[in-house]
Amino acid sequence: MGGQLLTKGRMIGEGGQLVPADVRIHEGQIVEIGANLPEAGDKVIPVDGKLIIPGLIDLHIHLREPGFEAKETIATGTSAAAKGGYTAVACMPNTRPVTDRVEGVRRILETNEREGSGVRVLPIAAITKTSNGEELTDMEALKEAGAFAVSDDGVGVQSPRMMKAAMRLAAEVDVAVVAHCEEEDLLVEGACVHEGSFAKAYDLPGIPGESEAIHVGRDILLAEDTGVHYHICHMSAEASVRLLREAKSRGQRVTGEVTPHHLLLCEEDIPGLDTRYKMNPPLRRKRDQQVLLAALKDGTIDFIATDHAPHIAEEKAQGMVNSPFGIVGLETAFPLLYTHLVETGKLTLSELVDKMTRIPAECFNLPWGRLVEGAVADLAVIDLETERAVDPDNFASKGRNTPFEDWKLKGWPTMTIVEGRIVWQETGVHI
Ligand SMILES: NC(=O)N[C@@H](CC(=O)O)C(=O)O
Ligand SMILES: [Zn+2]
Ligand SMILES: [Zn+2]
Repeated sequence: MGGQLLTKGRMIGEGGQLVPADVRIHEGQIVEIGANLPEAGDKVIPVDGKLIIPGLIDLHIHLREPGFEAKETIATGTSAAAKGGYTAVACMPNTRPVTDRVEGVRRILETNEREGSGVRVLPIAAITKTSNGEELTDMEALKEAGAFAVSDDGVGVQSPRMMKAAMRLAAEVDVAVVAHCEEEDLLVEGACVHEGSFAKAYDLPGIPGESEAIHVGRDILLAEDTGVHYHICHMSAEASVRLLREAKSRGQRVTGEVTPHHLLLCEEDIPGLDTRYKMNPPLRRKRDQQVLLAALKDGTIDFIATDHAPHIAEEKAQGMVNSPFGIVGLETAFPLLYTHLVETGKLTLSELVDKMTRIPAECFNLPWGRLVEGAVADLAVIDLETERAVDPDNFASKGRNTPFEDWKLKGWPTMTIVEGRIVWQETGVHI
């Protein structure tokens, strides 16, 4: 059986420079990488100077199915992932019902098999039943059924006693605890943006940075003796970074992620009472934004995750206090970060790609994220030249809630390949 040959592409070379590359795929594996490879009976897929990278990996998204299919489904969410250059995504359990039982994990995997775009889906199961913080889930059975990690994302685990028990159990069954860090005792009714200049200017109740950092510090202490892999979701506050850095310097098994929006925006960028800028954690001070980028660059924060959180327009039209938190991210992440971090010289292309592929894979022992001979052929092809504006009407996601509408970006994916199979391809037509 013949394979496929991606021809006339470019890849990131050893020293970070772009080098010509053809990639030969056979039975779902990368079997050969080099310049001007012979066709050898393979199906030729010309990529004309575009960049070939490992498929992007997003370990924090919301697919909304079951229960909130008006916001997103496994079909639409994984199509958005494919279109964004992602080949693997991990979905959070805050669905209806919450993914707190083996049936829930199996159902996500089966639905993706049947209806998904071809992108790999890694279901994250809950830490506590219904994520209400009161009773631990059967993590062993959930892992056995295919759960990738455990998280109560959407809310923080409020009780330190419960979190400690969760970490003990997770360490025992060898599953990572992925934490949404938020101390509710520090929140006021209706808190919707960072407790800072924007909240003050618009007289809105604010969410302080300490509500995140206090959980980060607490959890690092609780995790210390358990040996659990503790991972911090959507890091947004300077103090959280400081605590993560200190834990890592002692060799603790702690990792962290940051979103594109926390890297590119801060409270000063919120143009007014526009709920497309409402997400949890909120956009914080310029200083926090700068610290997050520096921490990502120096490796303190390990990788980038979008926290893709689709909501319907009617829900987002309920005003700053009453609308739900969250913005979509899968279809804009790479172009946003390429244009605003790589083209501006803040990150190298190689750093950006690593933090969206190899590093998340390594943090969680996943077998993907590398463009080398012998690796699984999970790939994305990226157009680094064509500039195009973000148009939510063209999203494959049902969610249109993005603050990045009309941003002119380069670095758009044109093809996504999972295990040698093209799961999405740019048609060149834009309405
Ligand atoms: N991030 C968000 O603003 N919203 C997420 C919940 C979460 O990630 O905590 C959602 O499920 O909508
Ligand atoms: Zn969260
Ligand atoms: Zn989330």
